Amino acid sequence: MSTLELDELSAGYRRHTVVSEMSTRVESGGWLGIIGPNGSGKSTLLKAIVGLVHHQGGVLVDGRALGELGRRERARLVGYAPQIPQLPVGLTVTDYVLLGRTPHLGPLGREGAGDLELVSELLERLDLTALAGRALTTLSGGERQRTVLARALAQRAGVLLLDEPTTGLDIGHAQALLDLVEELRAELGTTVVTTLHDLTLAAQYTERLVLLDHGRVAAEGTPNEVLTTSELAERYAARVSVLQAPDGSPIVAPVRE
Ligand SMILES: Nc1ncnc2c1ncn2[C@@H]1O[C@H](COP(=O)(O)OP(=O)(O)OP(=O)(O)O)[C@@H](O)[C@H]1O
Repeated sequence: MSTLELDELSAGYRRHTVVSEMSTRVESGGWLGIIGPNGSGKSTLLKAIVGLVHHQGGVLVDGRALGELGRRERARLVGYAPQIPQLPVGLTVTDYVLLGRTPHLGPLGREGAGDLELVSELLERLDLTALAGRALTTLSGGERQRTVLARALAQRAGVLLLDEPTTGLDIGHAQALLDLVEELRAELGTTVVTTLHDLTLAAQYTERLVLLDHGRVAAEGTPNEVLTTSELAERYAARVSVLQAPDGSPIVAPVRE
């Protein structure tokens, strides 16, 4: 159970500021979706939260500034699955997902039965059991994506940052993955932040959306408040109709001219 607070967070590369003075708060067990057009700063924002890019302003988990904590402690608090991960050569799927347990291991660094059990359960849930012994280099794009997410989930951090977790996944695997994240949220109170390009999925799973445009918050609120035809036309230069699903959540449908 952890709250995440961003206090006037700015981030960028060399002298190029990409995210400007963003402030928001995600309550314990909340799910915030970050949306916005290509290049609007979504990935940079997540990287700034985990300290991978130069940034200014505050990132607080349960009121503690992440920048003041050691690497191991930070990894226990915040899990991160990047959009384009660097995968180590020579590891199997199981070995790689077990790396997610590293921040929790004792001084000898040996995994226990509980760690192996958790990894095996995650592989099962993400439809990876048949690939458990396969080398990472032999996986398809979607299999690789699910493996990277399994590692982030194995970390069992209070805050989970997922950068485009459904990219490259078919609709069934995308739903299974988001359902699993939703279960972690319900069972463990995990606080989730995801960037997502699929706005309909974003509306179905997240509680609140932040729409970034050129690194600034252009809109923030519930999916119904943010996903309006006019906002999407303005920010994405897109022709869309916003329909309504039976549960009341918005469905963003592209419209051909
Ligand atoms: N390592 C880098 N060095 C310099 N500029 C970068 C770097 N990484 C990203 N950028 C720039 O920062 C801006 C924001 O990129 P970012 O990846 O955060 O956008 P995004 O919203 O996640 O985009 P997408 O939807 O295309 O994934 C872009 O203009 C991009 O070119």
